[in-house]
Amino acid sequence: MRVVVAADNAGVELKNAVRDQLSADDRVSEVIDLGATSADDDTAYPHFGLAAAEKVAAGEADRAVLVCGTGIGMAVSANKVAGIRATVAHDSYSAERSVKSNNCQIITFGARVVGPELAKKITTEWLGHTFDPGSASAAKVACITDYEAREVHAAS
Ligand SMILES: O=C[C@H](O)[C@H](O)COP(=O)(O)O
Repeated sequence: MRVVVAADNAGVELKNAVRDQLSADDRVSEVIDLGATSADDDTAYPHFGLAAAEKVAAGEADRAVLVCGTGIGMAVSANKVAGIRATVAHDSYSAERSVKSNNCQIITFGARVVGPELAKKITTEWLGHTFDPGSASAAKVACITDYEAREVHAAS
């Protein structure tokens, strides 16, 4: 699995902790760090969130973990990219259901909300969850993707 990580200056430290753990995980073939590299970088969170989501949408990565102060801005930004389903997930159950119910490719954390040990534990568990396209949840997710396909088509 190829995983993108990115953060704004509020999330860079937590992003680095998650990145280092992902790099040591045998299930992860590649970790793509889009920055920020330093808390001195004041590039706004949407730039990182959109770039990471575009990588996933383009098939250049399978999943992403994004970090900002709350996780909210990263989730809102990533969800603007066609084909992306992203959510804040500060607890184990939500992270699991984001994959199994919603087929989310991206989870986000708020560095001002969750500590590094919990974020790393959630990330490790999250890697092990997969969406079942034969599950009852699939038709529900299809409502979202069908709507999106119609909107993208109408706009072109
Ligand atoms: O959702 C946004 C993030 O929490 C960001 O790190 C901080 O944004 P703000 O400076 O606009 O509060």
